[in-house]
Amino acid sequence: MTEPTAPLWPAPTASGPVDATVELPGSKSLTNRALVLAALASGPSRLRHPLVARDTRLMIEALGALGATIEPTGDGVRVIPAPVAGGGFVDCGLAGTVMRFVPPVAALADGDVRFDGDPPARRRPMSTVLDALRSLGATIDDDGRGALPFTVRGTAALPGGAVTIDASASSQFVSGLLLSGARYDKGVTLHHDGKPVPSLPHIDMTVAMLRERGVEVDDEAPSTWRVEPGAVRPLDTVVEPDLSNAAPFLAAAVLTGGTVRVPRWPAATTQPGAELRDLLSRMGAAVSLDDGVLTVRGTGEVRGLDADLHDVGELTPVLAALAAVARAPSHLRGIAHLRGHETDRLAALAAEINSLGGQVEETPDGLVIRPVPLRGGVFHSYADHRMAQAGAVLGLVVPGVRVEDIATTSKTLADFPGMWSALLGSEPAA
Ligand SMILES: O=C(O)C1=C[C@@H](OP(=O)(O)O)[C@@H](O)[C@H](O)C1
Ligand SMILES: C=C(OP(=O)(O)O)C(=O)O
Repeated sequence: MTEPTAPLWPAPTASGPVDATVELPGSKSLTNRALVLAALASGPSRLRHPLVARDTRLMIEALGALGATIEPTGDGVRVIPAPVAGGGFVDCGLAGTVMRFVPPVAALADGDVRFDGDPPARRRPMSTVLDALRSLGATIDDDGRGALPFTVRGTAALPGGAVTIDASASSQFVSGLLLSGARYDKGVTLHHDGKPVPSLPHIDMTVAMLRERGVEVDDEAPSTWRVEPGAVRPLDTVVEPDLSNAAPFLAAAVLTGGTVRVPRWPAATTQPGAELRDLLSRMGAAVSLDDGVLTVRGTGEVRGLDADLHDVGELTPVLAALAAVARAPSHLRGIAHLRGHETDRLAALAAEINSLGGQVEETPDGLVIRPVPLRGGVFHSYADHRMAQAGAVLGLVVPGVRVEDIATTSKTLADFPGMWSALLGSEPAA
């Protein structure tokens, strides 16, 4: 990419150690699963402290197009389910959770449901979901590429049953089919055959949320998940803060030798962001969790990191930014599947850090990052919220970084620039 296509945001440089408490909104992954399950449930549900950002708005609109009523309450939303309705259109934006979780719901609709998304969404892997739904009894029309756009031709019920898929490109293929599986006539038995499935904590999250709602799930056998047919119980639930979105703020503490506190950090969770505690301490931070508040203190030293991020791939962009300004080289491994995320994140990180003078090398399944002095310049976002966050992190210590399209962070945070300014104790950049 050569020319920026969106406004440039001058990333603020830290004038000293940050010292801040950052209240994070709800988790994208928990919110969108809770919305889907509420729309499929046998009665009204409530979500308290859900994420309100582009991905969750798209999910609310999608489920609304399929007949559910989702109304605001004081602290979140109330979801009133209805028989899944055909005739609608689902805009997936660039949300993996919408494009992989909603088609299995639409397979239950009493008519056609059309799906499309942002131009880059048409490049994200989808054929596994479409083929699996077909072998479970659905009819889906696409243009032969096995990607967005497509139309699910619902007939008000789906036989379901057993299906084998290759979910090595995304755990969301598994999660999507499991979330709707209890509503299929025979439930669903999903077997994975292929290279290891990434982001397993996200599948554990799906299984745990199904069980919380009374759905019987058997995940004892390796690479196999069985969801029994039955009702999904409604639930009144509080959404945990988004721990993956804590990454840039905690990284700021590490980089500036400052302190960042995140309240409501869960003691136990299926969110992969929980791994930040271990990963950041391996990079030199002092990390503690007391009375539900996570505190990360930078010690002035940023160590290199040799880590397999297969389970926690969405943390990669921010960790790569930290690694680029660490004291020693890093090797981030096990993340080939990031090439199918919002953009090819391995290529994008290498290109953008290198355009600031860095030395990042792509490997087939990761990145080798050698820290060298960086200079200012344009950091492209590729419509990827976490690329934009990575640019902001680098800008803390590299003067003159300008992040293209910082607004793309609204995918999972309503006001990242405002939160970043508050972190640094400054006014938002124009
Ligand atoms: O199910 C989910 O909520 C997610 C699963 C992961 O996807 P992949 O398995 O495609 O990495 C993760 O990266 C994404 O941000 C959210
Ligand atoms: C991969 C990500 O998103 P999505 O849910 O769109 O797959 C992400 O948020 O890092």
